[in-house]
Amino acid sequence: MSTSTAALMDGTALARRTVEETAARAAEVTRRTGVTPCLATVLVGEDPASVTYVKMKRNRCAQAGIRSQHVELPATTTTEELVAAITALSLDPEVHGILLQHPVGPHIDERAAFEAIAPEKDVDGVTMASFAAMGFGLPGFVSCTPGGIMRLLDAYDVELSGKRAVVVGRSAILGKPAGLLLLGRDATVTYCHSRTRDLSSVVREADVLVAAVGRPNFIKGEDIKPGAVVVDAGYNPGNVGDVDFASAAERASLITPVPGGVGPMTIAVLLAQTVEGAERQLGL
Ligand SMILES: Nc1nc2c(c(=O)[nH]1)N[C@@H](CN(C=O)c1ccc(C(=O)N[C@@H](CCC(=O)O)C(=O)O)cc1)CN2
Repeated sequence: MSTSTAALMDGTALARRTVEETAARAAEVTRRTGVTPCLATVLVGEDPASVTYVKMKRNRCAQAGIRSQHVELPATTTTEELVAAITALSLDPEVHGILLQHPVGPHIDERAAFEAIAPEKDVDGVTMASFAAMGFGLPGFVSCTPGGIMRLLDAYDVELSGKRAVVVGRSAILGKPAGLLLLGRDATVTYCHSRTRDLSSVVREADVLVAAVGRPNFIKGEDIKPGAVVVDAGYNPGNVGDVDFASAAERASLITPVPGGVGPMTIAVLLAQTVEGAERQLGL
C-alpha cells in the first residue's frame, strides 16, 4: 500500500485554464484585426509518437480558435528540402508560428532546420536566438516544455530563489533551457547527464528536481530528498515518466504525474506563444 504524502501538480487543469485564456486572446486578435492566429506544424516521417503529438497540437489549436496549417514530409526528406519548406513558412505572412516536430530523422541536420524558423515565428522556442534571449533574461519565446514547467511551479507557489535545483538531462529543447530558466529565478542549478558520477548523491540534494532524461522510471524514490518538489518531464512510450511515481510520491511534497503533468503544459505554452506571436506580428 502506498504511503504517498506528496500533493499533485495538476498539469491537465492548469493547461485547461491556460488554453481558455489563450482562446480569449485569440478571439480578441481576430476581432480587432480580422486575422486568425495561425500555427504551421511540420512533421517529417511517420513516427507514431510524433504523429500523435502533432495531432494533439492541432486539435488544441482548433479548440482555442487558432488556425493550423500542416506540412507533412516523407522520411526521405533532405535537410535542404526541409529548410526550404520552413523558409517558405517563415516568409508566409499568414503564418504566425512554426513548429517543427522533434525528432527528425538522423540524416537531417535538425539544427539547420530549426534555424530556418524566423525568430518572430519561433513559438516553440527552439532557435539559437530564442535560447540566447532566454539565457539573458530578455523577452522572447521559451522552449515549450521548460516554459510549461515554470508555469506549473509558479501556479503551485514553489519558491525557487536560493533553492538547490537539479536537472537530470541536457537536451537542447528540454534539460538545458529548463536549467537556465531556473537559474534566471535564482535557483542554484546543477545539471546531471550520462557522465555524471554518483548521480544518486546529486539528486538527493535537490529541493527541486527536474527529470528530463528520457528513461522510464529512472529516478527512484530513495533518491528524493524528503519534501522535494519533483517535476517529471519524461514522455516515454506508454505514457511513462522518468520518475518512479509511487516511490517518489512517498518523499516529495509536490510532484507532477505522467500523464497529466508537464505534457499538457507543453502544448498550452505552444498555443499561448502562437497567439503572442500573432499579436506582435499584427502590431497589437
Ligand atoms: N518541436 C518540438 N518537438 C517536441 C517537443 C517540443 O516541445 N517541441 N516535445 C516533445 C513531446 N511533446 C510535444 O511535442 C509532447 C509530449 C507529451 C505531451 C502530452 O501531453 N502527453 C500527455 C499524454 C499523452 C496522451 O494523452 O496521449 C500527458 O503527459 O499527459 C505533449 C507534448 C517531443 N518533441
